[in-house]
Amino acid sequence: MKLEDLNQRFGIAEVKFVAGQGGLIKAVVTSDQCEGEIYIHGAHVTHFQPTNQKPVLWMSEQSVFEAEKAIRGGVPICFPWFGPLAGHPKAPGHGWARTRSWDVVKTSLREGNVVELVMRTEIEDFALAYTVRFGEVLSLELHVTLSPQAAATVTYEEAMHTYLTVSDIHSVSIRGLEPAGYIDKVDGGTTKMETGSAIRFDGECDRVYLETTSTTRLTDPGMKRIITISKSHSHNTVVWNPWVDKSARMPDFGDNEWQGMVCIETANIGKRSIELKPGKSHTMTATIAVDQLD
Ligand SMILES: O=P(O)(O)OC[C@H]1O[C@@H](O)[C@H](O)[C@@H](O)[C@@H]1O
Repeated sequence: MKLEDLNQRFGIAEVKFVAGQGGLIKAVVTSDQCEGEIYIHGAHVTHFQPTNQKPVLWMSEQSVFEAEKAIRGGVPICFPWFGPLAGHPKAPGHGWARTRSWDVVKTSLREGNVVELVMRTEIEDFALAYTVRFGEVLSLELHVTLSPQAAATVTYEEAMHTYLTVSDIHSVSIRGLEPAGYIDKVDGGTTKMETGSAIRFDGECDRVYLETTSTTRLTDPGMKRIITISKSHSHNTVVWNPWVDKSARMPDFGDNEWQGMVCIETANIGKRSIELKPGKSHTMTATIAVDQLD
């Protein structure tokens, strides 16, 4: 849909559609609670800033904004697989959802001045509805339905791959995942156990935490804040920072940008992939809140 049509059908006082970077269309949200942005490309939230706080989501200055490419930063949606697709080296990493144009279904102002946007798309036999609520907190809800016409049960992986801004990766810590087993992708995919009281960073980190439904808290003394991610119907949390070498290998990631970000991803992957029968649905949610440290 064209920009004018989007504004005519879905523009409200708090939501305006504009041409964003690379000419891709984004919705700009402004309310007394927060500022936010979501691109139609990938239904990709690229900005969330509660009033009187600093931006919560990290964006790479090197991000590419092109129809075939994924935006680097914000909240990419990974679906229907996570990471590389086993046995298909040419398939795009993290699936199709983050590189396709989604349809806007609804914009509304809800109770408490929370701005809600709903977007949808179809991928293979799945219908995806993504509801994003911009308020004092950011709430993300991915609702997946397998078509009643599908021939059989289908399995998928999913993640809301949240990139968070931090003052300095060396000084932040994450609590809430211990004790949990995790797959250490930096150490050849071996399974380990988190035993410390908090996760801290001193090198590349790429971990899939297993059997964890708990809330995670990212403490950032430099920014004097705690970011809390609570979730539902998600059994994995992925923690990722590419550090020096991997950043250098990624063309859309600045060489030193790894110091100012970390990903805490709400997911269902691997053994926790979701299996849907025809006509059935599954909803995964994540809520991101910010509290000031005194
Ligand atoms: O470069 P991409 O496809 O956006 O992926 C970024 C990272 O995403 C993380 O979720 C994965 O665990 C990492 O292995 C991966 O490198």
